[in-house]
Amino acid sequence: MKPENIDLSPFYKFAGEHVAIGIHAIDTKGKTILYNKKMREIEGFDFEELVDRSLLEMFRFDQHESTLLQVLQSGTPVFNVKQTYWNRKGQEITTINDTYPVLDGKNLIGAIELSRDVTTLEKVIYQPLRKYDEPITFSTITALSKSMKKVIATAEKAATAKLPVLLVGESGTGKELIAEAIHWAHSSGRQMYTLYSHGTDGTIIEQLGEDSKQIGDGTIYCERIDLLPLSLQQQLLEMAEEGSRSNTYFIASVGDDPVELIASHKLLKDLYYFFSSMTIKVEPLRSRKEDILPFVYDYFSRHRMKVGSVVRGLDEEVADLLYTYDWPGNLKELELLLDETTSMLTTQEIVTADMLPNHFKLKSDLNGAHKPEDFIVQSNTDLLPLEDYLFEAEIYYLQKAMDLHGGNVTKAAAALGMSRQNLQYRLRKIKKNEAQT
Ligand SMILES: Nc1ncnc2c1ncn2[C@@H]1O[C@H](COP(=O)(O)OP(=O)(O)OP(=O)(O)O)[C@@H](O)[C@H]1O
Repeated sequence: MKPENIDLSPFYKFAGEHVAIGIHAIDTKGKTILYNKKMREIEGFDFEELVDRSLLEMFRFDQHESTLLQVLQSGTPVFNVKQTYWNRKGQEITTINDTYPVLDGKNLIGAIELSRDVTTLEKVIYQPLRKYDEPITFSTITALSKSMKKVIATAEKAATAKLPVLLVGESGTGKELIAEAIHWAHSSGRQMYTLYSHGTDGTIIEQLGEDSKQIGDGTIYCERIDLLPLSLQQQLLEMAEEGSRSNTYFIASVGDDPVELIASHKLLKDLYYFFSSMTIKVEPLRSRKEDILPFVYDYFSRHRMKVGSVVRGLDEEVADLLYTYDWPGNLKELELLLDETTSMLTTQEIVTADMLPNHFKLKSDLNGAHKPEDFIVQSNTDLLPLEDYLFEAEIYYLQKAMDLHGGNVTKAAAALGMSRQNLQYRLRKIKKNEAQT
């Protein structure tokens, strides 16, 4: 049979499902007609969840916000749009997207988005640009609270005994930093390799297994093993058992209570047993607020040394604000806030409230969050135009939903019965509005 007589559609279908690029296509009404396996992995949605609803329905907002819809309207492709967001499973994802209009002859029949998942790459690239220039030791870690002192004491014991460690804690609580300190304490000079679970496939684990003879008594830190599919967890377990025979030291982390993770089939029991000779729970920052201000002062001292700035403190209002805020993103969120704030400083020594970024003022209580009584219509007050009233109510309600779900957009969106993209859009609109007022 000549090649032109072969029906190629099964081949395209197969390629679409197996290619390492996320594909999302919509028809002219905005309905999803293609949502391949990689895209499902990236965004955490199922095809069925999208197929019945048009994007116009899902994103009931300014259509420019969705590049697919934007391209559908303009008929012009958009290239290299980089996005970082938390997907439906609560994983931080970075993608680079190209979006094209699709034509049948001269007729526009839809639009297609191709997403490259660069999450792991980003982490690997930024790894050498760490905030700490010197090796991480236990003294690098801010630990003024009782719970963090206990964490450090247990971690020191684990390093001495060279027992595998399982670090348990929310994202941004400092698990990787603790893993590095443990590694440094027992094998100074040797390499620590980090296995990032997101986007990891069997070949990376296989490669690590093959390299483990070279790694020798170095360390492999397996970050967020609960995000690995169970089949890869099994492969990791075999690799770890083999590696520990060559004296390789293993540390792992999980984002939630391991017993619950096992019960919900997200963590392999045997893998847990391998790592759990020492289980160290790192509390969220909101439960150890004594660490907030010392971390800020450590950060300022590093900032002065690194970039020669003169920043040395916070005024009372800012100190109170940082102390009362809940820090759903933990020290990572605090560190990002400090990065953003200090990047705007010139000769200022003390950080005052007006120097804080608007988005932080909005989510903390600085602008006076609305209370339920603000929404009661009283005869002695002027009525707001309906649109303003609804917008105020939306701000209040969305912020409460975000607070209730510890700042997790995916969970808050699910509770509000809207898509993650819709909620993210609305939160951005609130921030934009805040910046303009
Ligand atoms: N106790 C601490 N002292 C000093 N710096 C900290 C501390 N905890 C966290 N950090 C800083 O906060 C950032 C986030 O920490 P880290 O990456 O170790 O968190 P994590 O718990 O591993 O997060 P994830 O689960 O998302 O990987 C890092 O840049 C780290 O430098």
